[in-house]
Amino acid sequence: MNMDVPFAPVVVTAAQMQAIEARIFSHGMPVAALMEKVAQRITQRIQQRYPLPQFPRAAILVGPGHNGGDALVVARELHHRGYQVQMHQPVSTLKPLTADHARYAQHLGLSFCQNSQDWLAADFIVDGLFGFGLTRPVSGALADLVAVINQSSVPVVSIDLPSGLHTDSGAVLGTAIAARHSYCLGLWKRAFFQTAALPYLGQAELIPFDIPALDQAAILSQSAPIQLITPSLVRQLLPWDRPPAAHKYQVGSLLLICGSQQYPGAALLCARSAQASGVGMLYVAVPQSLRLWVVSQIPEAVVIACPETDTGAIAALPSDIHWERIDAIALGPGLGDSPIVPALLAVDKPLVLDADALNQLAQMPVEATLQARSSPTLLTPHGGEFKRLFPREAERNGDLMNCVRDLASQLHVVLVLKGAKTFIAGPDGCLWINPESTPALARGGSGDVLTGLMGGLLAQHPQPAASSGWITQLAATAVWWHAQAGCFAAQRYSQLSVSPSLLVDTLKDSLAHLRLA
Ligand SMILES: NC(=O)C1=CN([C@@H]2O[C@H](COP(=O)(O)OP(=O)(O)OC[C@H]3O[C@@H](n4cnc5c(N)ncnc54)[C@H](OP(=O)(O)O)[C@@H]3O)[C@@H](O)[C@H]2O)[C@@H](O)CC1
Ligand SMILES: Nc1ncnc2c1ncn2[C@@H]1O[C@H](COP(=O)(O)OP(=O)(O)O)[C@@H](O)[C@H]1O
Ligand SMILES: [K+]
Repeated sequence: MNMDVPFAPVVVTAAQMQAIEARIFSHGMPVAALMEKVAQRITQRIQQRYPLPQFPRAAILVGPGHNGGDALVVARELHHRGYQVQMHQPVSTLKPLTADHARYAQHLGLSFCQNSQDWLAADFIVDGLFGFGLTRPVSGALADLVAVINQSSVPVVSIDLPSGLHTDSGAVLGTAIAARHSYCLGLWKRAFFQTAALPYLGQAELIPFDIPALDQAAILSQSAPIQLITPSLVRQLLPWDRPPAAHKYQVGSLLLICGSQQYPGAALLCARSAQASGVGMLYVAVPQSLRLWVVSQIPEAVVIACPETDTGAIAALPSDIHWERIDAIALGPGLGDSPIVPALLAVDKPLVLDADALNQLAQMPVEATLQARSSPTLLTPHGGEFKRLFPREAERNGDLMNCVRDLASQLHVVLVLKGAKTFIAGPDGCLWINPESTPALARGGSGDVLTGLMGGLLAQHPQPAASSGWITQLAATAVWWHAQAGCFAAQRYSQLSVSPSLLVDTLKDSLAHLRLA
């Protein structure tokens, strides 16, 4: 298998973007030429989205900086293409290049509208108020203007990002424009993958402007990259083709330890999804009272009946488990208050920890326990579990991307922080982001499906711990596959229909789609 990471889009901070831009300018690219180039591309995109015959009236919001400069070039170009353009410039002092464009717009006879209500009588708005130069909260008359725009039903196209969002944290600085479309310029900024920003971004799109690879590398190679998971990465990592003479013990044996009388369904969802991952042998350890039921629901699995506690959780694992046959373990979904977690953490096998296993780990000395492990460890907390595991870090560090990255390298684990945008960080400091998902997955049990899938993929690739970067990518592959199945099911039926059971059934469809694409 080729272990090279295929090209993946990077995600940058405002400082990195500014440093790349500064490098390009220092090598002779004129600032005005870059603005012109970018704005031409934005104009083209706007024309496609808002064709002249149906959307003849454009309202352009012009800010004081180069975001406003971009907007003025877009205004000029839309004017030349026949749109009726009205501009509104709420801040009087402009940066020199922006002021030049404003002067030329006036020379062309484009009108600046003082009254924002008149200006709002348009078919669409272009938001060029602030881009990555926003340094402090939007307040006063500007905040009122943003409120009026948001209350109107006129669709907004935001240049670079919706004005009012912090480019890195995605936090709303005072107030922010809720866009219909956001055209991110050059490279993806972090805000596009931050939960706080999601309600404002609308449909997000990247408008590239041919950044030289050398300049990008010169700035970004100074730290481990943040990258987006792509179909080509996933395609490369999935175990599509089995050796012709493969037998079941050579293509991954997964031991799933899950379920309790209180949460039997979690065990089943997890097991069915592990099965869908293609794993050769699936062992499912459950409390003995669940055994017959699990067997009847998933006949392919070898169900291991475990003695149980008074509360119906697994009390211990039977002594006759063939550990030598197990390639990976997934522990946690529906486990309840089973006392077996500390013993499992000491087993020298690749291990996925989720749900109750994480809650129990949170009661232990987390750092010492994880650092003592010799095999790869993958943690898949949602936001609540993450806070329980790492209360100090979650509270202290406003930037979750950095926080997840630091924790993964410090603890030498793969850390998967699940959410609307899931972050996957590895011991090498690399961070992967799943760019596409669906709120249809916000449903009890979808996480159990992810655990089974991740465990199944891990079992099919029992690689040495040395290739930790690759295990991170495998976790990213599971996250991607899971989310794609959600998108696929939501598209085929509706967001309301994506039960975790349907999600499991759709894993094969999204995979077939990926293979044929
Ligand atoms: N490399 C690229 O990607 C390219 C980038 N390009 C474009 O440049 C944009 C960045 O331009 P930019 O640096 O001029 O900053 P921008 O966002 O326009 O605003 C800064 C202005 O706002 C002001 N200001 C700040 N906060 C404020 C507040 N709360 N309330 C009021 N004022 C506030 C601040 O004033 P000051 O803080 O100095 O008082 C300053 O005047 C970028 O997003 C993209 O659109 C393209 O043209 C080419 C390729
Ligand atoms: N708004 C959302 N958009 C996209 N994915 C989501 C959203 N909400 C939840 N998810 C995904 O759904 C799954 C939920 O997992 P989890 O909270 O552990 O559920 P459970 O414990 O009930 O199985 C995660 O993979 C998460 O990334
Ligand atoms: K903007």
